[in-house]
Amino acid sequence: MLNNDPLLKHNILETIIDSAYEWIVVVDHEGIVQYMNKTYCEFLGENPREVIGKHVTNVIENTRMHKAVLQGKVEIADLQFIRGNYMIANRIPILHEGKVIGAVGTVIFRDTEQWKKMNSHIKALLHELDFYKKEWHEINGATYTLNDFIGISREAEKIKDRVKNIASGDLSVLIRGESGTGKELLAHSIHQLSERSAKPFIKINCGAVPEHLFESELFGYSEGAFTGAKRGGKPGKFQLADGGTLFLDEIGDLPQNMQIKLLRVLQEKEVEPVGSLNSQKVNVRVIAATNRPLEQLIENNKFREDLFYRINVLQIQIPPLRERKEDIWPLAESFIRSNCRETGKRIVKIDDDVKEAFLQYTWPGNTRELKNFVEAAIQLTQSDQISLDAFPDFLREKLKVHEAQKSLKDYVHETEKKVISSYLKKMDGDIKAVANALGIGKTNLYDKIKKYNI
Ligand SMILES: Nc1ncnc2c1ncn2[C@@H]1O[C@H](COP(=O)(O)OP(=O)(O)OP(=O)(O)O)[C@@H](O)[C@H]1O
Repeated sequence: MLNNDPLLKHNILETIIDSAYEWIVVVDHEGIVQYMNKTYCEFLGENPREVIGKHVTNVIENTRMHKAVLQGKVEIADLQFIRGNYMIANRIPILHEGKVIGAVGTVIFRDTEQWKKMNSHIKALLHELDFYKKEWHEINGATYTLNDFIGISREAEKIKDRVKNIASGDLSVLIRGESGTGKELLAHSIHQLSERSAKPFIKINCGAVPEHLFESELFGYSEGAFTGAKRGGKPGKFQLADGGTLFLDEIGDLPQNMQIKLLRVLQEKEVEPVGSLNSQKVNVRVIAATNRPLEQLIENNKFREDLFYRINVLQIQIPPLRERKEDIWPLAESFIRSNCRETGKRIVKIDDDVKEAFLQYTWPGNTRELKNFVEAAIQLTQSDQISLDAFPDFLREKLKVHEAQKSLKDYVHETEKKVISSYLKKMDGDIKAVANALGIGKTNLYDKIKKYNI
């Protein structure tokens, strides 16, 4: 027979909760963790004593517990992605004298075969859904919007303003920039902001289509145009993009005999499918992109000047990432957030030497390379922290090699950053005092703080 000792009762209750089938968390009215059972802590790699007092969003990823408290509504069987697995979460507000004073969350997940099967079934379904979404976008749409274009540098802000200014209307746009700078992302954004957004966005990579297929890819073909042609013919990218936007990626790689044909279509606004005697009217806005020096190609007679003028009505130039270093951190942080969301990992800290190495590196592959670096580090890190050790050897080498190749400008920037940081610390963040001490204006100081991400 159990006696009435409160400590004994408490211990019994704790044993029951700790061995419960479900994982349990209790938060107060502000979303602060009051209790989390042992098995849940173990799964999250947290210490049961240390989680108490933390805000629940700092402990459990994708949690809605704090919202359950605010809304005071019971949420049952919600699918939640935690640490690479789909869990089933219930959230129940705790009421006291008619007021919500907190919430209990339970998560069902055990390493049973049954759950594994269900989990992989859901994953498979979601992958399938993803696949079809991508297919649909490839056929019919633009995936990115201007909100996806991350950047705080003056150059990035200018680009966003320019996109907003030129998106409406039908004028051709030429987007220029090194590989991986976001040309395609901007092409999508222009389409999304234009009056054509409900119509198709069709892409063709001029560098990837074999020369002999180009004409039929762009303009389609009619039945019987050649051996192996499909019955009823096939529409080309121009016809598919009718009413919408055609994105001609890597336009500098367009074969010369196609350049003249493309020019004619752009002038006459009609296409003639291969093997057909009739031309078809098309209403298409063209956005072209290239990382090649078109002016030089024109000089060398590799690119037609008249086509250049036709596509270069409006131009957007994206500077390489190394020339807008302020964008490196916001971009890296955004990639970390989205990758953690996808993989269920939780990264809470990035070492200063990683940040420094990122700022020093010259990013020849631009934002695409940065994204790949970050994803590799998240994948390989064993903890919730990214240190230089988290990078694969070849990437670490790259980062270090460039450290040794710093230019004078890099050293000047580095020194400026160090001096400003130390003055800000010494003077408790008093901008006016720091600006006076360093003999520069306040605006100038603000600019530098932003630039160096201090
Ligand atoms: N400013 C940005 N904000 C967020 N993501 C970006 C940005 N710039 C580029 N990216 C990402 O970097 C990757 C490469 O971008 P994108 O394909 O648009 O570059 P690109 O200039 O068209 O490259 P390429 O010339 O090699 O075709 C994509 O994953 C894209 O989402």
